[in-house]
Amino acid sequence: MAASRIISHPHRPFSPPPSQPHAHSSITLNFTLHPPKRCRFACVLRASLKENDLNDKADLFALPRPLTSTQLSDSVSDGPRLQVAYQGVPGAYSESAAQKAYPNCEAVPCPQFENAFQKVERWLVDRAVLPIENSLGGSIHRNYDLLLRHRLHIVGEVKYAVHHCLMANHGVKLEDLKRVLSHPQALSQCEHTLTKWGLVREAVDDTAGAAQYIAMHGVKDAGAVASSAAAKIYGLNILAQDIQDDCDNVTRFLMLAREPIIPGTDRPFKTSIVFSLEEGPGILFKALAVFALRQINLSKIESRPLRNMPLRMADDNSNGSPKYFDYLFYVDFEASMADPRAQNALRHLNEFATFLRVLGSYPMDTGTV
Ligand SMILES: O=C(O)C(=O)C[C@]1(C(=O)O)C=C[C@@H](O)C=C1
Repeated sequence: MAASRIISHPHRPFSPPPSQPHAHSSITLNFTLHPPKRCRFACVLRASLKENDLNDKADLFALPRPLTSTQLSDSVSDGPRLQVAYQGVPGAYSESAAQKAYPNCEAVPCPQFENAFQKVERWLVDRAVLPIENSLGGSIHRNYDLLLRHRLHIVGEVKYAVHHCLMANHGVKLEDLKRVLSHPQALSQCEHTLTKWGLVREAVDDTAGAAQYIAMHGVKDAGAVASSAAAKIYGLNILAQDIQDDCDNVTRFLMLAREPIIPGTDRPFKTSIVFSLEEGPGILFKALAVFALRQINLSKIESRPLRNMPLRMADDNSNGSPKYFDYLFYVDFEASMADPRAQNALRHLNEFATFLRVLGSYPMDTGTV
């Protein structure tokens, strides 16, 4: 087997999984970065490590402990309220998702996704809740990239039904509108309706931020696409409700923490990983087969450019021009890291993956949306 490159926690050495499942099995929730065989991956990994050097040092003095499943939806009963960072301003869907994930939490607004990651890393808040994909608009790529760049662990997921409203200042009618402001995802989820109305789209950082802007500046020729909660908070008039292109408009959010949770087998778990592969015919097929062979269902696959080294040289390329695009593959599979099938699948994948990291093993959101 190749040197271990399964990554999840920066400080403790990777320990091979026990052959028997074990309540507190922490297989890939630890990792060591052994010198990778291929230099270019070492460079990529080192670059990403540098960004987190400061956090590494801070962590050395206070190694976090894994969370238990019962701590997951912790509204800490006696202690202080859990603080949960989200991107946007009050009234954003992410705020509602944070409240759904952690019912008694104090939701903490952040201007950008990156700030939410940083707030958790710097111990300013306990968790972050961030959108990762939407049933109409697809993946939120920025958060895939940030999951890799930062060292947080996915500790849960929550699905949230998104109902968009078109809103404007009081006295403004639909016919008066020329423009509509919102988050790009929200605009894309209402594509058909906005086209029908002939409104020019303007992208802003979050839906509720659009509503806030319209209200604060008394804008008369533009509306906002946001939640009914945002209309209420910023005193706007709802001109149309449920304007998304499909009534089933669901966004999946991830809950992130400094500590991983102890994976269980008492309920359905999901595991999220990211890996890269060598170039070659059928190599992705081979990678996905490690799950198929063990009857493990995949629920999501996403590829993203390998940012520090986006182009790969062909082996036989003598003139030095790059030939291939290089990718990272993000896969969610339906098994817990405490399940030997998952451990074996990752051990198998690790034999030929050029990089592999476990982003988290967490209970699936099987509830109603
Ligand atoms: O702008 C918001 O209200 C958000 O919470 C962000 C966001 C997203 O990034 O996808 C979340 C849910 C909706 O899909 C639209 C926007």
